[in-house]
Amino acid sequence: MLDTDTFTTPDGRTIGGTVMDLRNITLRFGGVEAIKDISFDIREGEIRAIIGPNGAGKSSMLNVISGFYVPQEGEVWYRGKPRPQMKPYEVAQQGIARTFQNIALFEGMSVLDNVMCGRLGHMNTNILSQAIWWGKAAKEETENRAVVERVIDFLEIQAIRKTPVGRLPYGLKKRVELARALAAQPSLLLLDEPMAGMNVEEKEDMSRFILDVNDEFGTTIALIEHDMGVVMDLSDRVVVMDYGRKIGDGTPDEVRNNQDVIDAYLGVAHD
Ligand SMILES: Nc1ncnc2c1ncn2[C@@H]1O[C@H](COP(=O)(O)OP(=O)(O)OP(=O)(O)O)[C@@H](O)[C@H]1O
Repeated sequence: MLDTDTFTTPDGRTIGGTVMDLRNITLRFGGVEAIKDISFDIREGEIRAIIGPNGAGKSSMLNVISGFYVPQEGEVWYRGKPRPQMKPYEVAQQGIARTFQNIALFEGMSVLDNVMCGRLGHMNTNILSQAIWWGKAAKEETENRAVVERVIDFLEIQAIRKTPVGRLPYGLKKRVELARALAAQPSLLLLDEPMAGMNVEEKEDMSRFILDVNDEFGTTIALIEHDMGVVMDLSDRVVVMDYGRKIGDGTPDEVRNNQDVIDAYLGVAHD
């Protein structure tokens, strides 16, 4: 049974029922068990962080959530159904979009064109129908353009819309990547280390944008992040991984006071 109850967080935010339920997930690469029998859920409207020391299995877990990796054991339930193996475009059609740890943009293309790429999954007309029914294609183009312009305004990147991405500083590239993911109008947004490599000011901007996306569009967000201050400020609930296992799961306060988590971060030896 999936939990459909809503609850209110300590800071007064309402979190909905389960969107994704990860059940007893085990993922192996040859002899390496990157994820060992982990279960947790992601609920409608929340910001859910996955944290843990290097090599804990966070990226592997994000790739399971995104459908890129299929675990050898366990099930991923998405919106009330077990999710079969999917191609990347099918994941996008299910309303899931992501950003990457190492920025994955087309450096020679403008910001606008990169963000337009986020609409590819929403383009239904093919070349033939564009040729015989130009009106439909034109309408679709106008709609896609309107969504992209809204995202560009929202993330305050109007001034660089024509600039080739390769010329932008790192923090802005990360913001363009977020824009491209948002252009897909996802209901579940996955962020892989959104603050990595940023200075303090860039991190503050990115934190504000993540909170605004969640607040204004109601987008559910799952993220991996190394900066503990950022994670604790942004997240409603945090899963903590260590050596492929889940060692903590709860509100930032619960996780902060969890002895296993404290030990993992202090590097206490395992039995
Ligand atoms: N494609 C792969 N092939 C083989 N082993 C892998 C692969 N991806 C991850 N691993 C191994 O799985 C384990 C977990 O790696 P993962 O990248 O998921 O951890 P992480 O918590 O994201 O680490 P980091 O914080 O350093 O990015 C590591 O031992 C890693 O070497």
